Amino acid sequence: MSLKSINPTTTASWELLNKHFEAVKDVHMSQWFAQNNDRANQMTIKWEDFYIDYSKNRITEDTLELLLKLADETKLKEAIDKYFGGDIINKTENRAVSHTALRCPKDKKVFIDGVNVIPEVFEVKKKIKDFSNDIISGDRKGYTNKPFTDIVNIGIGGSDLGPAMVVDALQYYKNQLTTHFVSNVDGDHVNEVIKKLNPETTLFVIVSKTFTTQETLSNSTTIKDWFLQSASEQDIKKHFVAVSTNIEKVKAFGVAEANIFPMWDWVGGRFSLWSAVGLSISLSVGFENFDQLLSGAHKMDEHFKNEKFESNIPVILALLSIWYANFFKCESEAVIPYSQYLNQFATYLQQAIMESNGKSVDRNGKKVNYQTGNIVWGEPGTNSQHAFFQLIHQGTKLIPSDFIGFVKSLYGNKEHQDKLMSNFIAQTEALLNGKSEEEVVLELKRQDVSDDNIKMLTPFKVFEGNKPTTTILINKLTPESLGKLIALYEHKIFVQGVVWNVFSYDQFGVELGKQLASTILSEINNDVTIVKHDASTKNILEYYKKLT
Ligand SMILES: O=P(O)(O)OC[C@H]1O[C@](O)(CO)[C@@H](O)[C@@H]1O
Repeated sequence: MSLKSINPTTTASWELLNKHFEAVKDVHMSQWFAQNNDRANQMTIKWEDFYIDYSKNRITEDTLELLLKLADETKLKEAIDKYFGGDIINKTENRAVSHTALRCPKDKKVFIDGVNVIPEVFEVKKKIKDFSNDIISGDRKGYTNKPFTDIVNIGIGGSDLGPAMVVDALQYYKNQLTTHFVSNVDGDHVNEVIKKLNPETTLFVIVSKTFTTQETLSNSTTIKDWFLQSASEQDIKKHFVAVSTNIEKVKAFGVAEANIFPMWDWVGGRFSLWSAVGLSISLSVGFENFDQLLSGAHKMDEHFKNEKFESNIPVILALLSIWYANFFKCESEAVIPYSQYLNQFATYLQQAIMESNGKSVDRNGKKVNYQTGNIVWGEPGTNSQHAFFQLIHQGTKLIPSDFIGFVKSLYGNKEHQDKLMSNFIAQTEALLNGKSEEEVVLELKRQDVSDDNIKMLTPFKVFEGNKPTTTILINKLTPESLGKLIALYEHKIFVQGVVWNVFSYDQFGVELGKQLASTILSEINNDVTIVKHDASTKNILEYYKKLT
């Protein structure tokens, strides 16, 4: 595999960043605001309905300049052109990475292996549209001739997390259909869902790019067996559809060929919600809203592809993340959406980010000698303020946090929205400025606290501040703005992978556990005698077998 790729730590900018880090690492951000009253404006990007203020980060203009130099030295522009150009950038799987083609307008051309794929993308989109309309309108009915009431998406990983997050996020826009998600092979999970279903009015969407995933095949079989307790084999074609690249295996399962929505190997699972993997989204909110989601993502694609790096949102966010991961040595970063609609957003990002950049071998096959990947986590505000903000404010960890908020609520309750957003704004202010010893003493004195208690309490009530945040403020949560937001993070992941010189689009790390599980399952089923395990695994396996 002849690859010419660059170890970031060998670049001039990396060396300069190391020196620069020593000079700025202990400076309190508030000093930079005091020295430059235009800092906030200079470090804010206004793009369409997005307002991105990254001034509350531990950076100066020099930091930014060096990070942008790093982007240039690691050939980011060339990489972006290959990404959008349909080049085989997923080298280890010999595939293009072209989920962006799924949201292109019809008149665009994207060539993969010499073929313009846009026509077939639009063929599948039409199939999604027609099918969604038939189900939502009640024109397409179940085996007892009743309209459908429930949709069940059966899938896991990228065949679940994206659709589940978007369906939840866009529930304001949903129609009369109720959408359920079955993912884990945990039998109690699928049974809890089945309990809610009427086989006569439920549509099952089996989503599996490979159609070999144990969880999805197990759940689909369990659900099909349950369905056939009330219906007959020929009714399957009314109630089961599938999304996959593996047409033969889908047909073997019993899904009618006309009910198969194809997808492509140049769409990675964790980036596939824009394909027919997003069928449950289209069923839940209607095809028009699904198409708006794609259109928003396309707008972010164009921004990312064409905007100069110093005002390019995914580039700036990615470079900030590298600054914290590789120079401040931050162990994780948080994503805090101030909207309950986005309560699955961090969970969705965990696969997108950690399955992409959780790699320790570079694109030359050499072990890396620097940090890669981000541990990302988070929950909506204001709940997170009552959960883990103590640690972010006064703990020993430095946790760069993205605060995502919306100016307008969807139901228009201004009183609630003002309270929500006052917290959104106040938290980043508190994390920046903290509370000094003087301020604490003054406050305690005002509360008539005794001098002894003031002396005792003060150390516990001081907030250092200097905790970095990026504010992402969006006018309103709509299918389009959600599409922009998701694409923003997809491209952030891409930029990080390029700078870290890793392959972001394979996921070999998920295979070993699956292989060992299949061996242990055979041992549990006594198909084979227990093979050699370490003592711990052997004990656990024998203990389990004894009790089942
Ligand atoms: O869609 P499939 O092929 O069932 O795969 C499900 C998921 O399993 C993985 O291959 C491993 O987690 C993901 O990349 C993928 O999204």
